[in-house]
Amino acid sequence: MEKRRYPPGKAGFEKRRKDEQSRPRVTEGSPDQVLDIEATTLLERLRNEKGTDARDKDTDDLKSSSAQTEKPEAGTELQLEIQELSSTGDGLAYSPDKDHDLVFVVPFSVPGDKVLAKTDPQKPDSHQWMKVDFVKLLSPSPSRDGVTPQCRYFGTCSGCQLQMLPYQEQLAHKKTIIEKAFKHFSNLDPSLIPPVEETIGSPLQYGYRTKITPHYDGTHKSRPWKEGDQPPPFGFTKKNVSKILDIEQCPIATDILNEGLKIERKNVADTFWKKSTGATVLLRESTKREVLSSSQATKARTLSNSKDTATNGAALAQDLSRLPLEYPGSPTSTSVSFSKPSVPEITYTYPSFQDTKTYTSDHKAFTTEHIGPYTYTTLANSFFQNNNSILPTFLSYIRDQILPKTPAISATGETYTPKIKYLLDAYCGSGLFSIALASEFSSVLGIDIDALGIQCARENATINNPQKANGQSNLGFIAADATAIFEDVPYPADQTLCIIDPPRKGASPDFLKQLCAYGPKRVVYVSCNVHTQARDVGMLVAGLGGKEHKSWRYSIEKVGGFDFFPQTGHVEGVCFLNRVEEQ
Ligand SMILES: C[S@@+](CC[C@H](N)C(=O)[O-])C[C@H]1O[C@@H](n2cnc3c(N)ncnc32)[C@H](O)[C@@H]1O
Repeated sequence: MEKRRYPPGKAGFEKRRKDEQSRPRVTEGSPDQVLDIEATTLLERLRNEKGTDARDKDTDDLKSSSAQTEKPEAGTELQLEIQELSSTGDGLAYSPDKDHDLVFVVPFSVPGDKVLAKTDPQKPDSHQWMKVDFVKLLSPSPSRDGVTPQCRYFGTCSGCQLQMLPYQEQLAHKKTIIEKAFKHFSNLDPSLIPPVEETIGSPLQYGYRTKITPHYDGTHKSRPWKEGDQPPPFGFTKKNVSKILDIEQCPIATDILNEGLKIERKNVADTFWKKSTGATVLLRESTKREVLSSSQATKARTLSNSKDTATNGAALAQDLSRLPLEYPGSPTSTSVSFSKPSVPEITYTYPSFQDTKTYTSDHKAFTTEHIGPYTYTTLANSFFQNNNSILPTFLSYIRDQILPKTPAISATGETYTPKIKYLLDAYCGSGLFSIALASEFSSVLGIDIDALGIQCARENATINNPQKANGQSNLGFIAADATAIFEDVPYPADQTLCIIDPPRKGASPDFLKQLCAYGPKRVVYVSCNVHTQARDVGMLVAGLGGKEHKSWRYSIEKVGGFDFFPQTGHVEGVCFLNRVEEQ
């Protein structure tokens, strides 16, 4: 029998709700909440190791004991040794000798580093932790050996904090982020959480991001800008300071976005003084893919590194649907050209196809992405995954895992293989999963609150033409809040798989409650915030709802991560769940 921290049904739901209400009000799954938990856990461990009387105290006692802790004054320099890398990507250090019984949060550091850090009164802090400035590295951790961060803004920009770690260590760290998320946020007994899978890496570790949003601040009305003024910094936010860092080049962005950044920087420099307000500029990549006929492919190979390869479009064959769902590897040649002075294009030639990349800064423009055989058109400002290089591996993995491989045991104890014929794609965006997985199901229904995203999903269903034998598409899409999918589900729950891929805040309690009431046979939960994912998965495993309506519970089959965001502290979590049949 599975052990649970909360009893099933209404009593458990009420107890969990009361517990959650009694917690301090911080945004769930936010970096500061994650720091609170990880700093408290580290303090508890270190105090126990020191043999203090903290051994028998629970977390709340620790919080109140550290509330009396004196914090060092502003501008104090501290020599610290980093103990742990937090899930926020910061080093955590403890300095008990100085009477500061708290954790110092040091950016740009890794376990084993000895650093000089400095306190700053403007940095946020809490009872358990205090953010400090990194001043200099006194002695590096062996983890840093042989790694040079590729970004010239490393150490100032808030973006890519893990650049000093070898890629394999970044992946290992991301596995621990998922482990800690399930430990601290799921409220589940550890026996209910399977060992977390190894994180699957990204083929591109730099130059992968297909969307960036640099910004600049406005000026005060009393000091209006005038023509000829120095342009304000245009780039990304500095680490731990609400100021913008001027950025000329972003090494995690794709090459075409870096070409675009030069153009957008010039536009900002030419026009900023006309208004007093700041602005955020969107740069999103778009790709035109053409399959090469065999003679063109031979010609393209011999024209390696020649600009001519970009102009062979007219004679190219067009059957994209035969391309394999895999990362194509490095191009055989690359060429940069300008169709107009301010419209850059980069053409990448592969053995069997050619990609021409452009970018747009127009929110209302349509952009196109190709993932193996699939073509997705999306509004530039609507959601689409930002790392195209990992998507073929990711979609293949999901396709291989969605249908149950092992037989299930029915309520009467018989073994059988569930027949899953239907897919509900909740938070479907422009149809990434629906379209790539349509061939596995008799019928697919996607839902998203972004009406324009749904318009694109319908268009994408037509472009990719996943027709059934009778000539009817098996894909349907609804523009509405995700809970609406349960109003009148056209599929029997026993034969349905539900994919959930909500925004960072996770699924709404109402959505989870209705999901448990409907009870699809299998659930795949994908998320860019593994903390809210762990919280929501915990609820599905515990079971929601009360006596008034039936509620199914789930067990976790598998959980792991994909590195959609190399060099950063983020990871995409994927969790497979099966309905528990003992009702
Ligand atoms: C992380 S994206 C996933 C999109 C899609 N699955 C993909 O991978 O391209 C989250 C999506 O949730 C949608 N969304 C946000 N709140 C929603 C809600 N209350 N109901 C339905 N969709 C919502 C957003 O519009 C966005 O498309």
